[in-house]
Amino acid sequence: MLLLLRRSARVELAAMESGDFQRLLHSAQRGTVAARQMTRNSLQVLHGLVVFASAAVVLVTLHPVLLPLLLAAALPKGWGAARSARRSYRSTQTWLEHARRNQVLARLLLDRDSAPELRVHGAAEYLVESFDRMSREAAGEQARLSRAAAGTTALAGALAGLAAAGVYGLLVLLVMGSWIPLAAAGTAAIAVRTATAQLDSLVQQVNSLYEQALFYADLEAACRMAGERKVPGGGERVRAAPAAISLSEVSFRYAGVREPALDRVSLEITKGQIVALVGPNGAGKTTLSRLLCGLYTPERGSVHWDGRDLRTLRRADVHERIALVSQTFTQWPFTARTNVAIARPEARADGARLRRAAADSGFADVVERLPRGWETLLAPEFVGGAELSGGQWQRAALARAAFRGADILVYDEPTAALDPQTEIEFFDRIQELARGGQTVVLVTHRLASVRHADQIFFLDRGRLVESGSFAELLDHDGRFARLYRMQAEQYAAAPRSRTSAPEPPVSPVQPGDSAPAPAPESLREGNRVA
Ligand SMILES: Nc1ncnc2c1ncn2[C@@H]1O[C@H](COP(=O)(O)OP(=O)(O)OP(=O)(O)O)[C@@H](O)[C@H]1O
Repeated sequence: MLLLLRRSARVELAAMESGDFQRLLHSAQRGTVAARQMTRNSLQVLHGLVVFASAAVVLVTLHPVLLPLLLAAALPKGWGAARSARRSYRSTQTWLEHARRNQVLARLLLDRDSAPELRVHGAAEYLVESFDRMSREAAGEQARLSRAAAGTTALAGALAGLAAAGVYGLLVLLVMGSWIPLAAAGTAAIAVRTATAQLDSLVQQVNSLYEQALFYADLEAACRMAGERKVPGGGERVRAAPAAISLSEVSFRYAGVREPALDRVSLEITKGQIVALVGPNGAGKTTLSRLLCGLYTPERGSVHWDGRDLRTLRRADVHERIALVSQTFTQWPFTARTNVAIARPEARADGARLRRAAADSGFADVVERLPRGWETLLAPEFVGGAELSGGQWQRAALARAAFRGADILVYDEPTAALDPQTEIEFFDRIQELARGGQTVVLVTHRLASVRHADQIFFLDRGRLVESGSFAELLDHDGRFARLYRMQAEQYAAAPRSRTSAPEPPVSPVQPGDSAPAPAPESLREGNRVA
């Protein structure tokens, strides 16, 4: 298990995200249990074999012809057991996805995160019914397997019975033909009985052992595949922060998806810049940010750090230079301290670095209010665990990136849950970081917040469609400018009374304006409209 966990943690992200690998990992986890059971079963099989072999020796001593007959008696049961084991394994493999889905349904019903929506939307009944239907389908498959196993066992038993009758018949013939004395025949009969009685449990043990071996083979396959798809360990060393990161005609496609997530994108980012990636949902912003970090490898084109292809660089060195706040950042079920310090596990987590990271991200205020401060467990699913709000969790994620203190900071929607003041402080802070030489890559939908970016890249359907500074893009009056105006108007427009006459239209932001349009008089005078 340890090997599987270690290797899985090192596989390329694209492999980790693939359904096939996830499926194999699931099956491999059964393999880890099987590996433990195999040791116990092997001992029992060994014991059974010793008893069986002793009986066989007795029979060979009495008359050599008795041995093949005994083996003939053993064969049908062995065949039946192997057949049932194979059938059961195949069924488990076929039904694996079904079982995984059912586990997901059960988890959703028991999970605290999905609990509010389940209740308000009344979705629980739908999930329970789906779970029940799928459980019944699985039970049906179990019944089918049991019936098939019973048929195989009956057939194997009948064949074994015939073979045993043959052995006893032969014994009678041997006695009648005076090839062996009656006493020896009696001994042979006892030996045959002992051997066939042992055979039943031996067959059961071998059956389990065989099935366990098949799951164990999956464990080995998963470890092997994880080894094959692991992030390469070697490569050129990266000893300093890159002065320039460039993408040259980069295309990238997720496994099993026809449309490319990125299509021939070329751009350059220089050290100490704030770069914003903007564009509609699914445009490829997150994908692009991950390619910059070496988390994905381009299908075509290349990513260069200071002119060196990222593929040729030592990946651990590349990642060493990066701090990442993902859109779906992890809420680690650990203490507040570990939640921050996990970004750099080798660093001391009790000094100025921790306090600075917390202060820079607004997480210090959160920690102050926690019942046990930094030692509070942030996992309400455990006894004594505390829960944070969405924005407080986001501050924790920002504190992690600050604690890591890397040269390149990648923030994917970092302020979506922050209150306005914390958001403003965050954007002030990233300007400071850029002035200090850190490169900031910001993925965001808040177009007003990218006004201080040195470069803005506007993506749509995987293509880079516009780029420039904030002022340049407004001057250009293209997609970015239109979307920016739309957002700005949301702030500028006064809420309309349902009864009063319609408000006059709000004057749009002129190209080159760097602030949202001013609020109309009605708002500025505090007239909030009844
Ligand atoms: N792991 C994945 N496997 C398959 N397809 C993916 C995966 N991640 C993203 N995609 C697809 O790639 C495209 C680009 O996704 P990406 O997350 O880069 O967009 P985005 O611009 O960051 O979107 P958003 O603004 O909604 O966060 C989308 O069509 C998405 O469905």
